[in-house]
Amino acid sequence: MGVTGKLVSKIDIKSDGDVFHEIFRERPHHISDMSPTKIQNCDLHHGDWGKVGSIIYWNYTHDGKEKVAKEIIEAIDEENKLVKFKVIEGDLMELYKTFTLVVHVDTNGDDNIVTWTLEYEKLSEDVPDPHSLMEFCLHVTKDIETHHLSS
Ligand SMILES: CC[C@@H](C)C[C@@H](CC)C(C)C
Repeated sequence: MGVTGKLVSKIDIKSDGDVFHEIFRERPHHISDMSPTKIQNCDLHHGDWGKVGSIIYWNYTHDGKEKVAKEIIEAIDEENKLVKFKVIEGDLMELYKTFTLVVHVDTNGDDNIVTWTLEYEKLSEDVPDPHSLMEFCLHVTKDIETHHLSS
């Protein structure tokens, strides 16, 4: 069935890769300062920031509409600069049965490659693949980079 899918996109950032990873691991609530038109808020609903099993709640604006996403931090790999978010509630759950986002940073010298992996199972075959959400993640990535290059 064509209902499961996976999108992978890589993007180069000039700002510090360790800092970028640490933001998504420890302080996603700071992203609203860096990308205010896309991310309005990120609250901690359960557990502690930066811990697997903690639950965070995003208010974000995508495709011109205000949306929410409740996510559980499913995996953290500090060594490999990886964080995995599993969406458990919110607008995405109206279209997808399951939805996870993995943000991974590869640092090679001055190069920092951010890889976004979106894995999902659609609720029906006519649900589109989340290309515009992938664009959203890439734009948030660039906003975070810009914030660090200008500060
Ligand atoms: C579910 C869409 C947004 C809220 C995902 C966030 C990363 C998990 C956003 C900061 C790209």
